[in-house]
Formats: sequence, structure tokens, C-alpha cells
Amino acid sequence: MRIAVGSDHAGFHLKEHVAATLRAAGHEVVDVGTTSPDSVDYPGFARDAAALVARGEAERGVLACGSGVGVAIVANKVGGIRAVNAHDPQEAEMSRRHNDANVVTLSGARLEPGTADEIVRTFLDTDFEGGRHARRVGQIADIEA
Ligand SMILES: O=C(CO)[C@H](O)[C@H](O)[C@H](O)COP(=O)(O)O
Repeated sequence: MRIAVGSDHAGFHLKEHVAATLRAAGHEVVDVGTTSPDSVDYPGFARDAAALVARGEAERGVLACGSGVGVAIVANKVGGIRAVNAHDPQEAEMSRRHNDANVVTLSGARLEPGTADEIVRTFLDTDFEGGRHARRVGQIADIEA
């Protein structure tokens, strides 16, 4: 799968870890930055990764900042993006099954690397259930339009 990743300084180390795990698992990673733990502003990185997903140039996105909240707010402002700030694999699973989420955001401050890997693996491996959930996701798209 082609995965867009991005972070600010507070998510940098977790983003690097997750990107390495994804590459080791055979995924293609498109890293929009940041490229060091030096302080940067998260909105541009979150926008750029989310835009790759929205344009179909990546199938999913993984973003990290200190809390995972700022990058989620930004990603959800990009048309077609349904971003979830997941704290555990269960949230990641439900966001896929019921919400067809296409971007997952992570807390660089709170998540252990192994937990982040589990969250991302679950996010990539879980299918959307469709059915009544497709109707609801369609209503989200209508609101966005
Ligand atoms: O969590 C974040 C946004 O939701 C950011 O990554 C920052 O950690 C947070 O805004 C704090 O900023 P700081 O410059 O690292 O103090």
C-alpha cells in the first residue's frame, strides 16, 4: 500500500518509527516531513500528507504531532479526508469499519512505539463495512460539498 506520513517536531520520532515499520512490512512510504526534531508548525505537513490521500496519490495517511489533535483538525479540513485521532487499536478498527477513515493521527507524546505500530497495522488491515455506514459516510460527503 502507498502511505503518506507526516509530522511536526513533537511527532517526528514516532513518525520515523512508524515509517520504518511500514517500509519493513513492504509498504511504500511518502514522507512529507518534518525531517528533524527541530520545532516546526504542524498545519502544512498535515495538509500535504492529507492532500496526497485526497488526490488518490496515497491510499492512507499517518500523521503525528504532540497530541495527534492538531494534525487531525488540519487533515479533516481537506476535502475527502476522514481523519481519526486513535489512541488504541480498537479506535483505529472502528474508524475503518464504520467511518471509512483514510487518515490516522497519533500522539507522539503519549503513545509507545509498539502501540503506534499496532494502531497503524489495524488501521491498514481493517476493511470498511459499507451498508448503513456507507449511507452515513455519504451524508458526511454531502455536508462537505
Ligand atoms: O500537539 C500538537 C498540536 O496538537 C503539537 O505537536 C505541539 O506539541 C503542541 O502544539 C505544543 O507545541 P510546542 O511548540 O511543542 O510547545
